[in-house]
Amino acid sequence: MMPAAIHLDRVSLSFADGSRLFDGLSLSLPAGRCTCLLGPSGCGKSTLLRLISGIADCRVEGTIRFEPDPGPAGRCAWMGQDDLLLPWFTLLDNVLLGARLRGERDPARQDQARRLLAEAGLADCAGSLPGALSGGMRQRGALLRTLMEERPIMLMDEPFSALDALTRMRLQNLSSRLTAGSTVVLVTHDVMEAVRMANRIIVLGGDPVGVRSQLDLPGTPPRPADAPAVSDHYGPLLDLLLRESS
Ligand SMILES: Nc1ncnc2c1ncn2[C@@H]1O[C@H](COP(=O)(O)OP(=O)(O)OP(=O)(O)O)[C@@H](O)[C@H]1O
Repeated sequence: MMPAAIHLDRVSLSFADGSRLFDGLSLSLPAGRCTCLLGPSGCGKSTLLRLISGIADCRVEGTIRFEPDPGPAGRCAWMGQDDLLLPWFTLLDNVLLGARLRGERDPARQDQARRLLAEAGLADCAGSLPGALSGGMRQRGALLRTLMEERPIMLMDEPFSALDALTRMRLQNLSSRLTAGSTVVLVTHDVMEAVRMANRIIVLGGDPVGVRSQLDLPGTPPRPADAPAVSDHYGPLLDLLLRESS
């Protein structure tokens, strides 16, 4: 399936309690590329992901357009901030959840899941229940479950936040490789993650929330930490975020 660009055009959003978050927000997320959303806590990054996925519990004006339109539900894979692993399934079965729900019995999927678990350093935990795993292990499991879906649009809300620095870098590389060619929207608080992973970075902020900065980075993610695009943009983005959060 062709990846789609996502365009928000003058989107305004109010919650059921009457509070308003966006007021005429416009932005574009390029097809088949990774866009990272940065911005202070509470500026609406997760809500924006929910809007794109179509599950937001709010009143929306303006338009959200997919180009080309990838068709009905099922086009997005979603990874939220909670891992939502099913406690009665092993980690392997959780990673295979989408395939199980669709009734797929292809042994190749099981091999693929085991391979990903090994790449994520979780080979020894394949048979463990989520309750016996650390937060970081569960988050890696949830990430693999999302990556297994191979959808044209991947929405990921702080997918590496519970990981130590080295595991984080390894999983960023794995994720970048497996989502290449999909339209990825990645919410993060980690500027280094954004400059390594993104083709486009959008910084949200202000009241009402708007686009404070938009940046298209050269080269193919994941970039090494010493790539020129990383060193050129890390400091200025950090400064901008510090100003936005004060
Ligand atoms: N259902 C809701 N009803 C009322 N207000 C809501 C609702 N959902 C979110 N909000 C408010 O909308 C704002 C944006 O929330 P959101 O979770 O999208 O922010 P965020 O940028 O993702 O934050 P963080 O970086 O801390 O995860 C917050 O002020 C939040 O309290």
